Amino acid sequence: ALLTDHTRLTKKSYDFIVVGGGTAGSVLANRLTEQPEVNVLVVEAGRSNIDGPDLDDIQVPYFVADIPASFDWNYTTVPQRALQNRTLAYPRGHVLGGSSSTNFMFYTRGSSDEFDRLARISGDEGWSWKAMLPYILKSETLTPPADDHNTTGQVDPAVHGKTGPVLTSLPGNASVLDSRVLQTTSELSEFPFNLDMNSGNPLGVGWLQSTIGHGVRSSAATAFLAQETINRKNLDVLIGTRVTRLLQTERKDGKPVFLGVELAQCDSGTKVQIRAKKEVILSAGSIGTPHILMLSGIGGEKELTRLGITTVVDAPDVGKHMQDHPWVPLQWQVNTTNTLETINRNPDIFNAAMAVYNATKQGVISNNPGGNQIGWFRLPPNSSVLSEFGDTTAGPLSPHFELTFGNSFLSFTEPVPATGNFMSMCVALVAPTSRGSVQLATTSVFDAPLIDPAFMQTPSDLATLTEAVKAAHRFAAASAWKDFIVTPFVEAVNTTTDVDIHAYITNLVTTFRHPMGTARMSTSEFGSGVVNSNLLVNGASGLRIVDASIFPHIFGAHLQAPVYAIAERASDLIKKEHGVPLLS
Ligand SMILES: Cc1cc2nc3c(=O)[nH]c(=O)nc-3n(C[C@H](O)[C@H](O)[C@H](O)COP(=O)(O)OP(=O)(O)OC[C@H]3O[C@@H](n4cnc5c(N)ncnc54)[C@H](O)[C@@H]3O)c2cc1C
Repeated sequence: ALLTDHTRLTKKSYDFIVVGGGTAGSVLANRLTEQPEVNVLVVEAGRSNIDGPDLDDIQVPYFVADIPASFDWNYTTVPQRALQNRTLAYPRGHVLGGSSSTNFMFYTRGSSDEFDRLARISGDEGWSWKAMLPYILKSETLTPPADDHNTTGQVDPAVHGKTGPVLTSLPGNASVLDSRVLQTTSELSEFPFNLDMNSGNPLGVGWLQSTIGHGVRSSAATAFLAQETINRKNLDVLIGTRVTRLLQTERKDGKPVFLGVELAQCDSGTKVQIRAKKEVILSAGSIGTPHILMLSGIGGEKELTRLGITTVVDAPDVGKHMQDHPWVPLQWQVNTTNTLETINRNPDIFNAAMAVYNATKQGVISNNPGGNQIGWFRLPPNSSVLSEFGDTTAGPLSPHFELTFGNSFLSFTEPVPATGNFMSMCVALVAPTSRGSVQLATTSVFDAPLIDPAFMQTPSDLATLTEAVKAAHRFAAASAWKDFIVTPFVEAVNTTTDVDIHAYITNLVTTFRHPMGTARMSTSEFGSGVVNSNLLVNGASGLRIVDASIFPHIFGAHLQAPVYAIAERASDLIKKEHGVPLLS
């Protein structure tokens, strides 16, 4: 059942309590309750994804860039030292489905190298690409694009799922950029075409796959917590409620056992305690998970003592080593009116597009406004950045940077100009070495923690993103764009020398919203982390973490697909450990 009040909970204790009904938490809720004898409580801080007058804002693909504050945690980072002390908005989904309900819907799995590195450094072959592919496929179904066009040559159906709950699709609305992007891939050998970036080899330019099905966003909530799942008698989903801390229920074999949670709906609200019989599973995301751990006495002793919290498990890696993808926008004014600005500035055109969408779930409103193609690239083998700093990626199939191609003025740091039509590239650093943190500001879960992605703090990050900006300029200099680009947008004009580019980066870098690593796995590379390779918290019993916080290295990918994959495998690990039969 979907509940808004703890007094309606159907049980006093549950086999499993899942903290956070987000991307990973929704998968666990669904998979664990496939067996009727297993009961599960999900506690989600945010709102429902199916109630409210404003649901279009998270369901309609075109609205993705403008998610209202009521669906978000509305975090802000601490001043970013390498970015002239700018603070950055730091969105996270505050709704069932978590960030998968509010993200840009890019569906990218990362490279086989990245999964294989995880297997190698964790000593668990189960995380390898080969072992994870069945889980990746299990979560996904590739669906036809909204306009039902023939997708031959745009995707490899053989590497996609056919029965999974998350729906993916190719762009369903042609863009004025499409032919030019493709022409550039044949014109410039450094930007080759890749039929399917989700095959394990993402390198090159390909058609964007989005978590859109039948013209509507497909989130962890629509996919894994649909009505028939919520209606299961063995599943309670309590929304609008935060887990304030984990409860130590006993000590066993010298370890604290955390088979309970404390809940509240507001800081001054009644605190309620609920017990788990088998496990508490933290899926509160890369910010929420370390926040809750530290408030429960699981963290670095020094930091906990600073706030007067008694250390129960000394785990210095909690909240540390956070990575995220920084990016800068580049825009060019173009000589067509056939860009999204025309729709956005003219209510008649916008309303006509909405009417088409409402009647058919087709047209521009059904499409990801982020663009129709994206690309992943390595620095050239003879790059001086590589010889100076070494390779920061997982291997030869893993990218250093990403370019996305959009037919509008894309930026989170600059206002959209009132006139003119634009194309944009988002230039992202996808194998960064800077590492930040999540730290406690107070002892209440209702106060935001201090979030520091520490963007651009290493020389190699600055050098690599600089090379990526130069690559974007080379892409735009291909003859395919000659009659199309009028001039670079004024801000981007002065990006010719390295010094110019450094200043541009410092002024404009922001987040791709991919924090991870704040409760990372123990590995041969980094030593003892927060969880072991089965995702159980080291030094504790009854407690597991399943979300983006467990990754020791950031993927060269937008993170939702890797999170779906680890949550699918974790569901099986949990079932096996507790003798719950796996569905064939
Ligand atoms: C705006 C935005 C755009 C993005 N774009 C893309 C994209 O295009 N493609 C892509 O692949 N990835 C994208 N990402 C990243 C991707 O969505 C996330 O990496 C992924 O969804 C994280 O999954 P998770 O399970 O770790 O956390 P989440 O999905 O964030 O889930 C955590 C859940 O825990 C809940 N929670 C937190 N604290 C508590 C508490 N104390 N008590 C109860 N509940 C709590 C939260 O409300 C949330 O529902 C984007 C993210 C954002 C925010």
